[in-house]
Amino acid sequence: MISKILRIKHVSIGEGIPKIIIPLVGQTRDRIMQELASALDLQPDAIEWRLDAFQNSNDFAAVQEMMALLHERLADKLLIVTFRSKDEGGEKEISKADYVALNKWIIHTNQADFIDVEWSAGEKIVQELVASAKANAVRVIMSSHDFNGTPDKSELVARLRQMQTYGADIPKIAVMPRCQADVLTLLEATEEMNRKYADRPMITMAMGGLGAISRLCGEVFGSAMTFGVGQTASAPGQIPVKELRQALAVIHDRL
Ligand SMILES: O=C1C[C@@](O)(C(=O)O)C[C@@H](O)[C@@H]1O
Repeated sequence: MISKILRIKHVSIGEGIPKIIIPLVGQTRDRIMQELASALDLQPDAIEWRLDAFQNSNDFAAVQEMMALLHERLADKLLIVTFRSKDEGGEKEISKADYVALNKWIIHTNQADFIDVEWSAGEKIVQELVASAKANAVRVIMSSHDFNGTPDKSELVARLRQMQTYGADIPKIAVMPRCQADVLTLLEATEEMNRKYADRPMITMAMGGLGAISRLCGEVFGSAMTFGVGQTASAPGQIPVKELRQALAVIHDRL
């Protein structure tokens, strides 16, 4: 049985206060390093490098150089590397073949703690990347984004369960709520998944202003990590890290 707590370096994901991830969305090396410096001042648990925002994301040598720089500066913080495709809210289009090649390159640098693999890439690609990551001791956050709405609770739970079946270390779902009830749907799916099926940590959120509450209450319903803003948000509804940390503590202290 896989534990619901995932321990990597000194971080216990799935235990206590949800862990804070700060995304880096700069286009250039200098901008990314500047974002990193101010992000580290905020003492997150993890950094997400949004590789799709990097202007040289198709140049493997440049990507490798960035990985080495990030790795060196991060010390004990976890590094998540994400190429978010255009369809799921990212900056760039990418072919399936390039998506696989780029993620395998990241895996082989041996400097990422996690890669993000999009569930929508389909079973074959997802399983290929999971196998490659596992063989190299890299973990997989498997993600799914609905920028246009919120699927039913049963669909959300089914997706999270399928991600577990596909070997995700951390299943993740982000939806766009159109009304308050959609936020409740996301939270209900999280609660049901956590209570009935989850055998590992997961991450869920409703995006946008309506969904911001879902970025705060993960410890109550079962979302183990939350994305907060360092210098620039990577998705709508993210909360600046200082406020986020305070709100997480308010909830934690009462549980
Ligand atoms: O998948 C996610 C979640 C996210 O979309 C959010 O809504 O916080 C932000 C992205 O950077 C990250 O890759």
